[in-house]
Amino acid sequence: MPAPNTKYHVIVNPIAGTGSAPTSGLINDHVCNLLESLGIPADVHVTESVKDAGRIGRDIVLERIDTPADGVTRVVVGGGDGTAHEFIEGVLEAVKEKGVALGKWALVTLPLGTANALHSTHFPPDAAPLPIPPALAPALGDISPQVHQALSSLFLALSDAAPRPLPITLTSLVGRDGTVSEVVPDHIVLSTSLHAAILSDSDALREQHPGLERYKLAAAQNITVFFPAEVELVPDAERGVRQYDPRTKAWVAPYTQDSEAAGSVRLKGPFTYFLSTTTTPRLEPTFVIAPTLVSLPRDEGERTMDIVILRPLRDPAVRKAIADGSDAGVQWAARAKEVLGGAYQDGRHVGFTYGPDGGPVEDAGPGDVVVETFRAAGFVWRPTDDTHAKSHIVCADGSLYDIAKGGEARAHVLGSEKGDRATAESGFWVWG
Ligand SMILES: Nc1ncnc2c1ncn2[C@@H]1O[C@H](COP(=O)(O)OP(=O)(O)OP(=O)(O)O)[C@@H](O)[C@H]1O
Repeated sequence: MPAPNTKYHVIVNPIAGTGSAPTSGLINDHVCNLLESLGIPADVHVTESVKDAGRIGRDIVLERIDTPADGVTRVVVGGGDGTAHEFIEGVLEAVKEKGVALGKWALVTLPLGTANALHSTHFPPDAAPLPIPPALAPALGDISPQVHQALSSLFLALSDAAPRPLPITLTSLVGRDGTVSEVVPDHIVLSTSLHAAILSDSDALREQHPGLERYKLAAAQNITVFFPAEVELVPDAERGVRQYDPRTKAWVAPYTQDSEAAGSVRLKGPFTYFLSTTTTPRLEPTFVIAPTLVSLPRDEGERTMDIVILRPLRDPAVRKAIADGSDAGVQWAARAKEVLGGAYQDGRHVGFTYGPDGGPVEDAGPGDVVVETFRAAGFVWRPTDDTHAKSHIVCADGSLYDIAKGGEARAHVLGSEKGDRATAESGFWVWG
């Protein structure tokens, strides 16, 4: 049990998800009640507007100059992934602004949002419920399975389980002249190409198509698009850049790169899919895009990301379509559906290899690998055609950003660069 004087900050986004937080009783009847019964003080902060979780994060940094006894700032994030994202962004901005040390932040997820990707990664809705710690049972009373699932991260925190690292990726948007216009943090997913373009187009379609069909429409608009760019994968200081080998189901030295310099791996475009993540193998409960995060766990303290890439010109059927003068985008669309369909089969796509003569893909056959899956400390995404607007879009945890013409996006896991001044004891952790 944490020491009784260990304060918790409880952030509540009242409009997240269905907007039911204020009336559901989850905060007052369960979270606050539980903390109070254990003699743990809580500061409840309710967000009042868009981005207000960032303001709360900043305020906590300022207040924290009075550091908690064990150096850990504990925060219950009551909201969805957007609330957690804004909060982390606010903390990092304040730390930079004030020139103070980041320190150690340990988060409890309280899934009041819509997708709640972070919470459901750790507590999938269909998984067996965590046993309720005996010391908490009297204060909890009878709770429904939904409340039980929602409180699971808090149960771990209050039973003194060790939180797991929550690696943050920082993306610098760099202009043609090398100046950085913005540094964007994310804790779930960072993408360009198809994933970013779908989110961008579906935002534009929201008014006409408020329902989920707008994602399908946006996918159809982008599945044939080739995104002109070049990529550099940045090596981890100890481990370099590694690539997944479907035949041995292990990380090996990169084997599909166009060139390599000082450990950096270069890939020429065009690309159709490019997505990195440090925390979640799945974007939806059944869409497992980065299964290696789970099947090949990182070492303790390792600051790397898994990157999933599709490059259409690696497909023999696409090369043939180009040689024949037929529509390569249409040819690719069929392949993309086949490959991404594998993600719905528990992440099978990372094992696909091209079949003979451009036919259907095979599982770990003798042909070339279809999906290029890497583990690296970061990457540089450099669009190579200024007139191709969609290749300039970057999506960080669902928020969209534009790379300036002639510019690039440089992403790295916080703590992997010396300039981060991170120590093994600084950064974000989460109970899950
Ligand atoms: N009081 C408020 N009024 C209006 N908007 C708010 C308020 N508080 C927070 N917000 C905004 O609510 C938005 C949604 O929050 P969040 O992303 O956590 O929920 P969600 O979209 O339902 O869940 P998820 O991201 O998990 O799908 C955020 O963009 C945030 O800026």
